Amino acid sequence: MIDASGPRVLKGHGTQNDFVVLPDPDGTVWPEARLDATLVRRLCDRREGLGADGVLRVVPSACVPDAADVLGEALAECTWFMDHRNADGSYAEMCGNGIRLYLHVLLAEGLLDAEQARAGVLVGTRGGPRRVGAGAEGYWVDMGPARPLGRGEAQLGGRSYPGTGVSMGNPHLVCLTDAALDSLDLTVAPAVDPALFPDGVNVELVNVLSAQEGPGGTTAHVRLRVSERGVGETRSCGTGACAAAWAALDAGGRTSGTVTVDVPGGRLSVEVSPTTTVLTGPAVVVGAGALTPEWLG
Ligand SMILES: N[C@@H](CCC[C@H](N)C(=O)O)C(=O)O
Repeated sequence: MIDASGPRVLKGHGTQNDFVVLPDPDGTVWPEARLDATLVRRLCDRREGLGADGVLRVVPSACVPDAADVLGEALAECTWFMDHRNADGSYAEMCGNGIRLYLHVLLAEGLLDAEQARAGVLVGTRGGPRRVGAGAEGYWVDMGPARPLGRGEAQLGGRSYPGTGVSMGNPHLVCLTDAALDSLDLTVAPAVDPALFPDGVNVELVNVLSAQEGPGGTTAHVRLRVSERGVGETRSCGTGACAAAWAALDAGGRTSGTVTVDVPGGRLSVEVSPTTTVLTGPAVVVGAGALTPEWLG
């Protein structure tokens, strides 16, 4: 028999942005000293490890030493903290696909009941508290308002793509373009001005397919590909979808609307207003098991 007596581990995704999920219900299983950048990279490695775009540690906020710094007074309301790591081991402030999967895991593991999930709960993140809930259309997360960061450009394949910097808690450069997205080579990350993005940036290349006024307000439809900070190209990025939705509306002089965002891994929906951005989409747990002492070494 395989010795699978190591820590419990889950694998899941949101529109194919995939994560290794590490339950740590009392903060003793994966202290930072154990879950160092090397182990995160090994877990995310698609050959040596389980393979993923990132790691989500499911831990009570009370067990995260610096949670009070990022959550302030909301700490008391944030029972749970989404401790997100990119595949290269770096920390990210926010993850829109990850936090929907996080809520799904809390529900599936019995750490939250269905009524609480329907009403929405505050989850702690390094970008601050975020309200997340379960609805008829999937899981939703209120990201707060998009914050413009100024103009920038991405260099890719010998071409320059002008874009708008947008913070969704984490930094994005959204480049609206008519270029055929399928023809872009994102095996190498687009180059950006490091002075504008000293902590790195996620770059979205976006086609605006339509934008129109209707009886219910503005609706738009965009398609994107993304190169994520700390990962490379991924099949989806939730915060990137929010940033792209905001930028697509802003380019038409609009501040509100409902935007359908097609990503390589599926479809997301984003409600934008001047005061908030709500992302809705699916989350799936693929499997659950345990790490082996053999692999953990
Ligand atoms: N895929 C995520 C974003 C993950 C963090 C990002 N790579 C960063 O470093 O900011 C999402 O769904 O938002």
